[in-house]
Amino acid sequence: MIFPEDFVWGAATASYQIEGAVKEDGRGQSIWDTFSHTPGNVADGDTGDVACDHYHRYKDDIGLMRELGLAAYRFSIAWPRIQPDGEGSINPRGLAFYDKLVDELLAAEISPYVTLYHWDLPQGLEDRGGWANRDTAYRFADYAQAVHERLGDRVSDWATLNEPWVSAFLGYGNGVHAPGRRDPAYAMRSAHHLLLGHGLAARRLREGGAQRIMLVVNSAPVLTPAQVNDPSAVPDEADAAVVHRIHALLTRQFLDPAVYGTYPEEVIEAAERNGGTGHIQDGDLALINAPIDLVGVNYYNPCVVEAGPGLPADAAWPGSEDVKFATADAPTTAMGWPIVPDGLSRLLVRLSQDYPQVGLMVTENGAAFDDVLEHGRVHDAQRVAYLDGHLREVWRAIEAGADLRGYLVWSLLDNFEWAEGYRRRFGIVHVDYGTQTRVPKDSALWYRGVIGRNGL
Ligand SMILES: OC[C@H]1NNC[C@@H](O)[C@@H]1O
Ligand SMILES: [Ca+2]
Repeated sequence: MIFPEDFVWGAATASYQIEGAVKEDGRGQSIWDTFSHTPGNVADGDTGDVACDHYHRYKDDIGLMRELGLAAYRFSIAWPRIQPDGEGSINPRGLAFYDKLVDELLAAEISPYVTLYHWDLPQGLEDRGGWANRDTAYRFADYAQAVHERLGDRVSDWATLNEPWVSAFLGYGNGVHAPGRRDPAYAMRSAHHLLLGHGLAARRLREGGAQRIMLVVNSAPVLTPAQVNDPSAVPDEADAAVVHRIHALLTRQFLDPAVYGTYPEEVIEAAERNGGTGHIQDGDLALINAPIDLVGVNYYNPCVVEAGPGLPADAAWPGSEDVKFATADAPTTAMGWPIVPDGLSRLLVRLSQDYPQVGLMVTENGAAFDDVLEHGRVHDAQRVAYLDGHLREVWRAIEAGADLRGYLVWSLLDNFEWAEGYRRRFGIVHVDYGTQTRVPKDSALWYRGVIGRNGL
């Protein structure tokens, strides 16, 4: 399986998960500093205080990327390094770090893919309502513009948000992520304001000459248990209804406004039952519908549902009290997520049909397994099998006509896996957090071969 000539092979990370140095060079506090330092929120009491110490080790890490032959590296910028309180004057030392990072990547002939928001909201903005406060969308646009003004001469690929669904519904819905709010109405408002921030920022970036702009979403094919292993299975009416609704809440809630300037009726209905739609102002959807070039797709596993008793009302899914989240008949990763590779091709083909105006890029795909470092090696055969299986499905989606631009593995390094802390390892490179030693796992060596052959 050989991929298209210009297919982009890379890896992805995020600022709070790898940088550490949380008080260095004027960085302000983020909601994840607050959340991780609040006992009970993160496994083993882990925080991002040190993480992979990438802030100090970025040159060596880029050397690793070059050895693996990566063409692209997706990273996120910590807003609190740029504006410690989320607004106002720019912190020059914070911006200088990313300026050097970009130059180092270009020197290594690696294309920088910048994510502007990967969850580390400045605490000062959260103190003023966070994403539930409409003003935050405008603060985000100001921040995006300031970053683009500095880096836009060297960075061509810009993602506004990473996974707004997670920010809104795990941050403000069921509270398992920062800022740990449990309020479905807040979650619905936050989703809308995140989208508004996306649209406002995308316009500023385009005005500044940005070449490629994308919105990155966590997405999945929504399937009944029977459909997981039998694509021809026909759900009954009740199951079909919840499949349709969850697909609308998980994926269309974000891509329909961004690409078409419309909300699915299921989102409006969920809002009406959770705090109302007063936050949706006339003209908002037109602002959100800023022209974008790509949709970034983060895929890990299908979303398996059937009609039945749903989650408690304060869960992450307002408007889905009658939806039972089911298990799939499939092996699982260390996260307990089902391994269903063809879910990726089913998703990519569906998205290419629903949103033909934009290109697609797999901006995250990967797996956590309980790796063992022995004799200086990590024989992570399960991760190789996971990646191989999913890359075959990316190839099939391309064959089926999807406009797939590239694949970025999650993640380059083992890192801070949010509420799971450091106990879950997604890296193709092992990190010993005690010594900060990096060891490429077998999956990294395998991935280097895939890149070299441009295929499997
Ligand atoms: O859970 C694995 C990844 N999922 N997408 C967002 C990333 O920050 C996570 O580490
Ligand atoms: Ca999303």
